[in-house]
Amino acid sequence: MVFEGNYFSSATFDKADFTPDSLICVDQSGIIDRVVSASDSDYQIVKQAAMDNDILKQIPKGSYLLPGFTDLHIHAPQWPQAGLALDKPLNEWLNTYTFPLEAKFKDLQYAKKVYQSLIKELLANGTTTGLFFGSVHTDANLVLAKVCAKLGQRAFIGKVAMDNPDQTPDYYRDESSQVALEETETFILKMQALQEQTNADITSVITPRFVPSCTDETLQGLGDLAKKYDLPIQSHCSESIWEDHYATERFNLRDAEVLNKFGLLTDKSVMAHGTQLSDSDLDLFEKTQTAIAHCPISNAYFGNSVMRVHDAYQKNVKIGLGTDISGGFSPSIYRNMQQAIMSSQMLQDSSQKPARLSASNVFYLATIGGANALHINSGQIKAGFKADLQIVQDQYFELSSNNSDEIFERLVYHTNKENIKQVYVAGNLVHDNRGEK
Ligand SMILES: O=c1[nH]c(=O)c2nc[nH]c2[nH]1
Repeated sequence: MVFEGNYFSSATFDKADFTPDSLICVDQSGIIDRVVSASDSDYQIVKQAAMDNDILKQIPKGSYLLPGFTDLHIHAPQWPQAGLALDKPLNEWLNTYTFPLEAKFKDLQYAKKVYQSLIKELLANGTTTGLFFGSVHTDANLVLAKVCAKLGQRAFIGKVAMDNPDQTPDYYRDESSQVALEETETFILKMQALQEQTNADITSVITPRFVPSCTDETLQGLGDLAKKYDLPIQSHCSESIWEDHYATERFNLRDAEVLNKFGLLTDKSVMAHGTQLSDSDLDLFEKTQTAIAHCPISNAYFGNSVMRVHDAYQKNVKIGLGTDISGGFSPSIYRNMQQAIMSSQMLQDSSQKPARLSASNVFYLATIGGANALHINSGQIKAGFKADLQIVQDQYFELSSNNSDEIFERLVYHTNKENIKQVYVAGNLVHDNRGEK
């Protein structure tokens, strides 16, 4: 396939490049094998060949090609309660609403219905890769993996491990540390088999829910499994003051230090939130190459402060964006880009250091930041990268300036589901709403 049109892609944290009138050539394996610009001598030849082979896709005037987004933190079973009970503190929200909902995923029919709805919604919002928390149920998590395989989303999925009887309800926990670890290993092996069967881009992820939910044995065993199978790890770290105090009381260590002690901070780890991370925690993240999933909407409810994106970035800590469904109500990374900018302005007002984020900064987080955290060659429109792409319409094109910087800011601030016309994962069309008004 060859796309013809204008595109935006991050060049650096501070700058998104606009490239007009290009041919983006995608090979059979879904990789961008060449970007031909209008000034290249063979532009017309490449275009003509694509037309002759009926593989030219022309992007309409006023629409742009962007890289697909990575959602670095999303609780798949919480989709049915997105936007509910967000006026409660984290602990109450978990115990009163979230654990009872997640417990329902024992029912595989229910799981299938919810997961189909969620993955369609994420694709429709331009999210081409998701890093998912599942539930404790191995089989329901496999349902999620099958749905992602079928609908074509790249997925990193974790069987949630939670076995600490002091912090989890008896109706929703792994029965013991042994069960948590055995089920995690079973999930890893079944995911490997499914991956081989379907050839889908699905990976299992070691997933201790967070330090309070897990016993020491489980935290240690999960660290060992991550090492044994060389897998990504995800959890929550320093999301709230309550979580930080819990770690200090139980271990006399900071939350990040606890995770590190059990081998859970590695170059394949993605820790959600981090609003309470200290400078020394950020140094530890840098040293271990652990990434942060910044979830600005969720943090406004449960985070007790704004995550210091600039400080983390200055310290070379990898960062991307997460919706945190359903700590965050919106499945849209666009919505989270907007909130990241707004929240950063509030941090600026209470901080001596630069804290403001620009549209270019948050676009970098949504694309390159997320892809780097997961070690995937996605998030850029460039030869050698996966063709994870979205075609997005600038709804104010006819009304407003056509300066590329302004178009870019409009896209970041105004794109909604209706303006996302097509989405591709590794060159495969996974969402098409051109027929819709
Ligand atoms: O935002 C959050 N959502 C959750 O499901 C969760 N579990 C532990 N800590 C959490 N934070």
